[in-house]
Amino acid sequence: MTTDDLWPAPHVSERLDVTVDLPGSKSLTNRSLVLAAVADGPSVVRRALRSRDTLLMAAALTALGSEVDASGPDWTVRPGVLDRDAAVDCGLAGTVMRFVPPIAGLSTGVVSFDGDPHMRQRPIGEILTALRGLGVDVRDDGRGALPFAIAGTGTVRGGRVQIDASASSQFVSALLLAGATYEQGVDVVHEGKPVPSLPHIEMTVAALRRHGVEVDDSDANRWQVAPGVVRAVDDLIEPDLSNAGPFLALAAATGSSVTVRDWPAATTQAGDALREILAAFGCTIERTTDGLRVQGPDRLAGVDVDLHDVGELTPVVAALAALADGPSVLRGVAHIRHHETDRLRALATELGGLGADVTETDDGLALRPATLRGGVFHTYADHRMAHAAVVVGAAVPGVLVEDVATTAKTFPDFAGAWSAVTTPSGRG
Ligand SMILES: O=C(O)C1=C[C@@H](OP(=O)(O)O)[C@@H](O)[C@H](O)C1
Ligand SMILES: C=C(OP(=O)(O)O)C(=O)O
Repeated sequence: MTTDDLWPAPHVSERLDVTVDLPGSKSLTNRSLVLAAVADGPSVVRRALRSRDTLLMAAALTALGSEVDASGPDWTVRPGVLDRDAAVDCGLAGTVMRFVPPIAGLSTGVVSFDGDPHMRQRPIGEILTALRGLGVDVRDDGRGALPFAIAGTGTVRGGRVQIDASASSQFVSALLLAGATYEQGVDVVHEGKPVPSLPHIEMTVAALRRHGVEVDDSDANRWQVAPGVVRAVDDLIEPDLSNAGPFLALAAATGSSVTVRDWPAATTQAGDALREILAAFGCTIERTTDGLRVQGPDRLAGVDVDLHDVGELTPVVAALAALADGPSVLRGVAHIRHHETDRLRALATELGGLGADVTETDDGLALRPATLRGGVFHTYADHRMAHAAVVVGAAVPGVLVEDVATTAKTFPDFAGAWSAVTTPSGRG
C-alpha cells in the first residue's frame, strides 16, 4: 500500500445542516436492466445508477446480445437475440454473478463467467445446481464457484426447483427474474435457515409485476413465476437508500442535520429501514418537502437490532454503534460473511484497530462504549467498509481510509460527494 491509497476522512468539528442528492439505486438499476434485456421491446431506465456494478451489468447484457446505451443519465436497452458465445466479467457484483447466468441459459452460445479474485469465494453453487435441475447445461469444476460457463440451447424448460437461499436472497431473485422466459415458468421453494434480505426479493417481485409478469408469492418460502411475456416498461430509478446510510449516519455521529432529497414515500429498498434504526440511536427523523431529514442527538444511544432483512446496512450501523455511549448488539447477519468481504471479521478488525470495544459473534457484532482514535482503516475492496470508515472519521480525527475509490462499486465519486457535505469550503 502507498500513502496515495490512504484518504484522510474529513473530521467534522461543527454541526452541519446539509442536503444531499444521491445517485440511483444499484439494486433497482440492475433489476431494470436485466428485465429490459428479456422484454418484448426497447425500454428506458431513467436516472440509472452509473457505477461499477451497473456498468458491469450493462456490459454483460451487451455481451449476450442486447444493445445498452449508457451514455446519458437515462439508459436505453434494446433486447437482442441471445445467439453468441460471450464472456461476462462479474467484477465483485453479486447481482451480475447471480442474475445473468439464468438468462444465459436462453442463449445459443457458450457464456463464460469470471470476476475479481474475491468473487471466486462468493457463493453461487445453489444457483448452478438449480439451473441444472431446470434443464440448463452448466459447466464448472464442481466447486460451486466462479469460473463457470453456461452452454445455452436457446430455451430453458424451467419448472419446480428447491434451493437453500439462506446464504443470499439473490439466489431467489436470480431465478425469478428469468422465470417468465422459461417454458414452464419457475416455481422456487426455499428449504433451509431463513432467507436474508427479504425486501430485496419483494423488490424483484414488484419489478416483475411492473413488467406484466404473474408472480404468486402467497406462501412463505415459495415463489411461482408464470411463463409469459416480459413487457417493456420505462423505469425511473429511486435514489440508493442504502448509500444514504453514511450520509444520514453523518448526522447521527456529529449532532448534525442531513436531508436526503427525494426519499420515496413507499419503497422496497432495504435502506428505508434506516429511519427506524437511526431513531433507535436517538436521532429525530422527519419527512420534509425536500426529502428525509435526520437530526443527530447530542449523545448516541446504543442499539440492539436484528439486521437480517437489511444486512447491507451493517457496516454503517456498526460504525455508529462504535461511537455510541451505550452497548450495542447487531444480530441476524451471519450471511454478510459472504458479501464483498467477511464483513463481520473486517468490521471487528478495523473498528477494533481504532480502539472500539467490539466482539464478533456467530451472527453479528457486540460493541461496548470506548474512546476511539485515528489510524488506518482497511476496506478489503468493500464499498461499505469505506462508508463505515468515513462515518467514524467524521467524529474522530485522523482516520485514514485505505482505497476509498472502492466505493465506485455503487457510488460515482463518493469521496467528492462526502467532501462536499463535510467540508464547509466544499459546499456549494
Ligand atoms: O438483490 C439485491 O440487489 C441485493 C440483495 C442483498 O444480497 P444478500 O441477500 O446476499 O444479502 C443485498 O445485500 C445486496 O446488496 C443487493
Ligand atoms: C452485498 C452487496 O453487494 P452485492 O450486490 O455485490 O451482493 C452490497 O452492496 O452491500
